[in-house]
Amino acid sequence: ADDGYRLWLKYDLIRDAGPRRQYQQVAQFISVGGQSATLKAAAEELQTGLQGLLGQSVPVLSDAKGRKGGIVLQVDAAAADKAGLGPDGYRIYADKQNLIITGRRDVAVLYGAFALLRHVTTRQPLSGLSISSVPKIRHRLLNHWDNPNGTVERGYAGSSIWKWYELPEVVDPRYRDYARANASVGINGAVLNNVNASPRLLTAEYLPKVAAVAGVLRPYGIRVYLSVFWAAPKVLGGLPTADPLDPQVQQWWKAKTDEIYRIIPDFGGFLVKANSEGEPGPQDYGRHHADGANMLATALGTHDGLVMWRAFVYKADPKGDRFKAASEEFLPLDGKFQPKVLVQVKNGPIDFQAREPFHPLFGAMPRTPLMLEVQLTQEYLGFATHAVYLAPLIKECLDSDTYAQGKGSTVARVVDGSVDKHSVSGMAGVANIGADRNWTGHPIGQANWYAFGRLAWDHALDSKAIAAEWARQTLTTDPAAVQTIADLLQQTRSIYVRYTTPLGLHHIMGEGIHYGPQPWLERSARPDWTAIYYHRADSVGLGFDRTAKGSNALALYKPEVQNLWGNAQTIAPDYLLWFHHVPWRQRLSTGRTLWDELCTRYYSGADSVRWLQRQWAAVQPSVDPALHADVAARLQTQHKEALWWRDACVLYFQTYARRPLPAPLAPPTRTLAEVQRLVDIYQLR
Ligand SMILES: CO[C@H]1[C@H](O)[C@@H](O)[C@H](O)O[C@@H]1C(=O)O
Repeated sequence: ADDGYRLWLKYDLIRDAGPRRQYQQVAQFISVGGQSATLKAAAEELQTGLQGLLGQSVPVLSDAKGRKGGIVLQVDAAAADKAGLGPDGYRIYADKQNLIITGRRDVAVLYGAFALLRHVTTRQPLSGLSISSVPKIRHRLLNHWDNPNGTVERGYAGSSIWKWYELPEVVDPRYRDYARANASVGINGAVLNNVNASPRLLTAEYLPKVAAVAGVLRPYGIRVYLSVFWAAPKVLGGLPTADPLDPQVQQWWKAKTDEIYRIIPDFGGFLVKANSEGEPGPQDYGRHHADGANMLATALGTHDGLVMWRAFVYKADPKGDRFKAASEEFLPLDGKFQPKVLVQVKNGPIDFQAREPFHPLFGAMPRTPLMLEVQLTQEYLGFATHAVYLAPLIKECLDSDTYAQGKGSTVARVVDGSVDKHSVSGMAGVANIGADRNWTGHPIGQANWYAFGRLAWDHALDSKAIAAEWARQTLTTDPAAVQTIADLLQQTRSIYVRYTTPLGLHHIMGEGIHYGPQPWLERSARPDWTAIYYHRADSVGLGFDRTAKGSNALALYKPEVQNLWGNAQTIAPDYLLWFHHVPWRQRLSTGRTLWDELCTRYYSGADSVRWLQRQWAAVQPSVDPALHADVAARLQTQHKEALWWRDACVLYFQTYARRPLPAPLAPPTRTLAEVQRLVDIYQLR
């Protein structure tokens, strides 16, 4: 039975003898022109992959020596430069004898090897092949929110894969499989630890452990980064302050950075969450974010490393609008960051909700390279029990037009640097990976890891095509089943939105754990963490007015975007309650009143989980039985919880709307008190 461990790198035998023979003819050997660990990894991967797919042994040679019918791996910097491949781009083409995989550096050849395997796995023809591919984003990173004690913040797939207590002597073979999976989709960086950072990893005791992980990832072109705890100079260095302008603090970081590079010469750099959710930072000393980021950039000096400074900040102000918080702190700093600094911005202004408008910082800081941060772990999207394929969510953000430099200034083009002419660019995905046998808990979660890598490489890819590509490699070779699965995946995110937060509702989930519905939450540790702060339900209507009559957060966007979202009559219903407080009886563009539309979406969303179940049942003959049963079981939970969300939200909002459900919807059979008890159970300690 398929336990999911092999992810999309299964390389199972091609059963159809016709196509298998065609591939066999062009894969009689692999020749590799070079000795590096990366080229060796590329040759090994091809060998393993092709032997599995073709059922024949494929020798690895150091020279093709005039032989025909093989695959030749060669670094060719001059040709790569001529073809504009950049450092990571690859080219695969057939010459008269062989299939050539080439690029500027060995890691580009490795990417080409994985691309060729993908080509074969998805049964594309090789004859006359000529493809080249260049990543649009330079730094394609996973961010692990893993703690040194082995727990994972917001992780739903078991404990951390990083076994700090065993390292560096024991090096889990799993690290190599992790590296292979990442390299196969072009991910080239990993921040190993949580942004709520423990100082532990920076100690002389732990750095060799980090170095051991880096050693496994290095052949696969993956650089290791660390999240840093701002007050480390105090905690580890015994200094009285962590003020970035203090010479001793600067010296401490400089020495620490040099120490890291002595042990890990290709260390990637630092990720920082500062003055956010209780973390220390430069503001503790009256300094601003740029002072902090620049101090670290100076500490990096001539080392080839980056500072990724997060823009996820907000203050507890029940009268203010959290939507505007990052803009208020960061807009004045545009142009003040050193070249080694990237500012890392979440896709939306609040916090990884099921649907958010794009973050208003995109397009608004032309002199600062902005990284896009998306969340692959499903903190607000049903943990590991709800099937939510995230590529449509990520694409919705990437494709949004900021109008920063006129029409077509999409978030994708801001992030890849083309709008503001930045040469450095990055995308980060908060990993959904844990020590579960299948890595991601929900088998469908693997598709999110996969899709993130593919989109960071090429944000123009189509999300449904990525789903099909993933399903083809991971779940089934049957073309009809692949299509059914791709269709199903493509719908999952909008279904999830409908039964949890339709019409632009947001942040109404269970307090703290972020699981299940809790729109009635009125008091919380923080005034801007309550649900009523976000949905603003009253006897008149529902939604957060962010127009000029309200918080005016809309003014953070360019006029074209304000036009798109500023009018409650013309805004797309999907974004309505993000920006408008709408009367319950107001008729929407859908033809229904707000109340009726809200109920309709909650009901159709929950019903659609039944549709997902039927679609999944239909592919049963084509999918491994154990894996199929696993997903089917999770879909059952998902349906139960979709009804929970539906009933909770409809019953709660009804206390304000004071209207019956529109026909033909049957009212929930349980009471509000009954559903409220459910979330209380999950929150019991
Ligand atoms: C790592 O902390 C997280 C926190 O657990 C999470 O609830 C919130 O989404 O975002 C924070 C962040 O992104 O910093």
